[in-house]
Parts: sequence; structure tokens; C-alpha cells
Amino acid sequence: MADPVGAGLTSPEPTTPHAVQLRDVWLRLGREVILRSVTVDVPAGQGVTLLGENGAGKTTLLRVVASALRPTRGEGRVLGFDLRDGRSVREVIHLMPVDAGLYPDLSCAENLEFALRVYGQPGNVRAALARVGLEGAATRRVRHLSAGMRKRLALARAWLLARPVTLVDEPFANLDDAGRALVIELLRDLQGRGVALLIAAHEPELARQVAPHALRLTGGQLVEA
Ligand SMILES: Nc1ncnc2c1ncn2[C@@H]1O[C@H](COP(=O)(O)OP(=O)(O)OP(=O)(O)O)[C@@H](O)[C@H]1O
Repeated sequence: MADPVGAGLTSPEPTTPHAVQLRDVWLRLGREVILRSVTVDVPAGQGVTLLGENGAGKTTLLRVVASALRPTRGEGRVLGFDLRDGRSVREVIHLMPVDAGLYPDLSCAENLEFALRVYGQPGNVRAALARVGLEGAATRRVRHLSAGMRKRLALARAWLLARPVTLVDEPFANLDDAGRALVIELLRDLQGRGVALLIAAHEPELARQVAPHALRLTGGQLVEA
């Protein structure tokens, strides 16, 4: 990993950098300006809820933090690593995308095993599947799962990986009541293990049970919720 200490953004406590720091981030995609002067701090190990209407820019903001999209203007750091150093950022971050982002032709267990391999970390795949009620689906291909089961599998992956910064896009979508309660339980569990969470959601009352500090995106601008 590259040296996380660099010029530009400064952290008040150099030994424990913020999980996420964005400063005056603008993003233009094609002819549209999607993010406008977004400044945000997520302290290490803490959670922030990201609210906003459809098309406000929540997913886009998560993708910027994951270094999948480069800001047009402004700068940012993830655990001290400059967003421009995508390789280092991707080592400390996990994005659970809204569509779950799974490999459809791999089985549930294979998806989790692959994720562990990507990060070069050990983990108990069977326990993770059992944690989300998918122990009976370990060998089933993802393409044959229901939308809610996919969401559960994506949640199991985020829980198993427990990357220091975990971005979660609409974790409650497609889930029944038990599934929603499970999301809260597992995200709280991650927090208890020191993971910082940035949660984009349309269910403020649920997301705030994990991450009480809420921000709202309106037309690409961030305001306190
Ligand atoms: N690759 C792209 N090229 C051009 N415009 C894009 C691209 N990706 C997203 N957008 C636009 O960016 C805006 C924000 O989209 P985004 O998916 O971030 O919103 P969101 O807040 O996550 O919405 P939702 O609640 O519906 O998931 C939308 O107007 C969308 O059309």
C-alpha cells in the first residue's frame, strides 16, 4: 500500500485518519453536473446515513468514495489515502452496490470465496452464509436466487470482508421485515468491529438505527438532514 500521509487534506489526528474526507468535490458526467461542492467527513469507525430523492446523486457519491469515479474538481481521502491512489483506496474499502454486484454464474459460496481471495484474507464462508439464512443455498448459482436472497448474499459478503470502510447502497431494498432487521444487526456488528459505514438509503428510520448522523443530497449538494 502507498504511504497514506500526503499533502492536501489534513487530519486533526494523523495516526487515526478519517474514514472518508471529501473537500469541495464536483463531478460532471457527460453534460450534467451530478455532484456540487460536496464536503463530508466520516470519522474512522463511525457511521453516516446518506439520504436523498431518486437521482440526487447518492450512488454516484459512493462510487466517488470507492474511487470508481474521479472527481472533476476537489479532492478526497479514504483512511488517509488520496482518492487518486485508487489501488490503495480499494484495499481498505468495500462497496455493496444497490444491485448486489455478484457473479451470476458462481454459486453463493463461490462468490464469497472469490471476494476473500480478492482481498487476500481468510474467512468462514459457511458461517457467513448461515448468518444471513443462506446455508441451504451455498451451491446454488446466484442467477437462480431471488432479489432478496441476492441482497442477503451481498450483505454476507460485506460482513465477511469487514473492510475498514464499507459503503452500503440501499441495503434495505427488496428485503422482508426479517431481512431488514438482519441488515441492522449485521451493520451494527460491523460497527462494533471498528468498520466505518456510509449508508445510502430511502429508509431514514432504519438507517439511522445504525448511523444516526444523517446527511441529505439535494440536486447533488449535501446538507445536514
Ligand atoms: N454514467 C452516468 N452518466 C451520466 N449520468 C449519470 C451516470 N450515472 C448516473 N448519472 C446521473 O446522475 C444522477 C444521480 O444518479 P445516482 O444514481 O447517483 O442517484 P441516486 O441518488 O443514487 O438515486 P436513486 O435513489 O434513484 O438510487 C442521475 O441524474 C443519473 O441520471
